Amino acid sequence: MKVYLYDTTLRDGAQAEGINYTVSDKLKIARKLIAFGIDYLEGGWPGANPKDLEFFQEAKKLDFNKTKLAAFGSTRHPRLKVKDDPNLLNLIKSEAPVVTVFGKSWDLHVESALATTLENNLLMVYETVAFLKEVGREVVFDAEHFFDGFKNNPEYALKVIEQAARAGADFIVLCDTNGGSLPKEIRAGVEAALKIHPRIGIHAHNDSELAVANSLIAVETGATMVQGTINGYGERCGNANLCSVIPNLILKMGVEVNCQDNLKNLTRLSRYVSEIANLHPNPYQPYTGQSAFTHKGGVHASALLKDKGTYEHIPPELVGNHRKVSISDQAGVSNLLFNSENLGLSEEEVKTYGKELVAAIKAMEHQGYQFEGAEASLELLVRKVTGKLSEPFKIDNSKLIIEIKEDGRVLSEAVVKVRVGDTTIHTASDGNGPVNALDNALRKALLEIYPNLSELKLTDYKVRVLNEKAGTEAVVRVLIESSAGEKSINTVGVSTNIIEASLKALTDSLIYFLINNNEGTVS
Ligand SMILES: CC(=O)SCCNC(=O)CCNC(=O)[C@H](O)C(C)(C)COP(=O)(O)OP(=O)(O)OC[C@H]1O[C@@H](n2cnc3c(N)ncnc32)[C@H](O)[C@@H]1OP(=O)(O)O
Ligand SMILES: CC(=O)C(=O)O
Repeated sequence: MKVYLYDTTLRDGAQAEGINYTVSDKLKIARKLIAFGIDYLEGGWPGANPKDLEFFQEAKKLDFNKTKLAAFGSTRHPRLKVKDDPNLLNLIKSEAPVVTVFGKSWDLHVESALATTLENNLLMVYETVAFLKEVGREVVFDAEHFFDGFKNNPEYALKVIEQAARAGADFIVLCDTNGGSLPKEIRAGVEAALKIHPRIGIHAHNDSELAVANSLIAVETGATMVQGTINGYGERCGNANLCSVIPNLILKMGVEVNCQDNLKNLTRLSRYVSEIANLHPNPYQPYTGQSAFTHKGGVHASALLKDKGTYEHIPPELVGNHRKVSISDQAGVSNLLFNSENLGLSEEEVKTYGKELVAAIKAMEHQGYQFEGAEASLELLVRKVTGKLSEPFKIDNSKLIIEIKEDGRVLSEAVVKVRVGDTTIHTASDGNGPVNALDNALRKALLEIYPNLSELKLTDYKVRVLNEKAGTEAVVRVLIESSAGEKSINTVGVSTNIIEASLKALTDSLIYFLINNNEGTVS
């Protein structure tokens, strides 16, 4: 069975709170979706806003390859003739080869939201679809609130889609607009609709977290179009997430879809769309999330070393994702073995030092350290425990002076005494805060001996209070990200004193950089 994928990232996705694409954003996403081989690409509602009108103008320059561009809008206004309805005229003017119109199929909506008669709504559906067919468009009829309508007044809901079918709709898409239906209700609705039209689609919202399940059961029942969005973006809780729907259809249900050869590009597509939407990618998103194939528990890592299938439902490469085994207080020696190459450990060293290392990690995480996301500090700990840490400098002494002026200005100055081999360097520096002053003074001292340290830049500084109840005596965790060229260095420090925690994270980043970039010169 073949199923067509209809993407509405640029229309329903743009209805998500927090998303506001520019025309250029929409064109960028469109290009990626076309390259991915999506069957239908809904570009927006021309006429609803100038941006969408412009998008359809600009989209004329795109090479759509096999993807069909769809323009979205509603059935005619209850009191207008189709040929006078600006909404419908804009849909035609967009020149999109596919027009998708939504029409009411829940009697409650007809009478309350549309404020018209049930009879007039049937006419609106018939006339709209027929009008668009007459001008040669492929027409998708989105039966809005179909499942709620089918529950409340099944006879009327079916009459609505009968009108669309009679008028020549190419696809009738049943919408779970409020996202409140259960899979068994979807099945019943699709079964009934298939008696009216052979080409039924599903558009499921995620308010009950069932959008993907509801889309799959619709396909199992005979639906041949699935509407959804990349990353599930959409009105309220979003739409069926195509990043889950697509691999489930291909890998779990053996359904044929046109983009199947591009499945390995799915993770990249998902991250690209979140980047353009200016939203953090959800790390826990199934299939494409950063944690979707990250294993933390020691028991899991141990089994994975023996057989990858023990804790993975699919090989991550199939969707372009990758496997990771993290190291934390949930780890055992197996987690270290898995990462031995990255940690610079031989199998022999893991056998010798594994238990000691795991115990050190667990003890430090108990104090508040977190090594997931602080890989450089972890590497230094590994070097220390295995006797392979040659520290490039030692801080003999450091002093911080914080002066609060009469006018309220706060001045910070740091003085440090650093030893590199037999040389002692004494420096002072001010800064726009105590941590910055310390950083400046330390670098000033070390730059004399390690000039390439100038490549290392501090790019992120995060503080997290670990036991909020202790107020100003609380333990804090400082995470620092520094970068040297393309590579980022992540370190951590923990203390009840924020300066001490910062200094620990800061020195870890300097030590890590120096030992990885000055082999042979480090004392
Ligand atoms: C289920 C869905 O997600 S459908 C897509 C929803 N998306 C959007 O609403 C985003 C884009 N929408 C918009 O920009 C605006 O709502 C517009 C331009 C479409 C309309 O704006 P306005 O004319 O100011 O109307 P407003 O938004 O206040 O109300 C919607 C109108 O559409 C009517 N309407 C709703 N559904 C339908 C339908 N299927 N067929 C015809 N008219 C409809 C409503 O009855 C209401 O008409 P009224 O103003 O005569 O009462
Ligand atoms: C058409 C649509 O977006 C809906 O019914 O949810």
